[in-house]
Amino acid sequence: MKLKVCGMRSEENIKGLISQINPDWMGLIFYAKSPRFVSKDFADSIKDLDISKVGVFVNTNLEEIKKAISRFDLHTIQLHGEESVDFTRSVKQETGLEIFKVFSVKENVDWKELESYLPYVDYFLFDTFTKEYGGSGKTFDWQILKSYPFEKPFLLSGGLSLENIQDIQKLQSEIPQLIGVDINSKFEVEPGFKDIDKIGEFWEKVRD
Ligand SMILES: O=C(O)c1ccccc1NCC(=O)[C@H](O)[C@H](O)COP(=O)(O)O
Repeated sequence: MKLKVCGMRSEENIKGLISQINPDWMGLIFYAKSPRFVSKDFADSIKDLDISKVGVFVNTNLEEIKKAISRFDLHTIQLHGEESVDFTRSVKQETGLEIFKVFSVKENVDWKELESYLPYVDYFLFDTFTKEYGGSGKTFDWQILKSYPFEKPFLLSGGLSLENIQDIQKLQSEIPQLIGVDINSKFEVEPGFKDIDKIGEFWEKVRD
């Protein structure tokens, strides 16, 4: 199982995360309406930290993404809005980076809609639908994922916490394409600042 810890914006907190947990990815939010938004001034303090940084973007343009890549030395681009297949293809082709395409789940997922994204995406990420786009702390009906029809690996997100570890483990045993978990607000002391010990407690049980 892989781990992404999302929505960080304190240098010390990120350093603590690296030394105690060393997750596979750490997410930075480039969406100005989020309470976890990172400004460009933050780049210098974390640019050279040894962790794969995921830039999380919501319906932005390629120019903004490219600026963030060079400022923050991003490893992965997470498209968290209603980005089209054409835009996703451009991001993949122009940046050459790893791509997470997010689908926000309400009651159902139309799997056909995801099909044309397959060539340009490294992982899908399923999160709970919210008008704020992410960081809601709410889960969706994970049973929907049992009909996931592709080989493409994906990450589970939305409201993951110490309280639903057993459900995560069950899903993990049932769906081999579920290769990672994405955690955020349920592990926060305040928006953007994580409780590293709590993440440790979670990861101890969820990792393979
Ligand atoms: O976290 C945010 O504030 C956010 C805002 C806008 C778009 C995406 C955002 N987060 C992206 C993530 O990948 C979160 O980890 C994901 O939404 C799950 O968050 P949570 O339900 O709090 O675990």
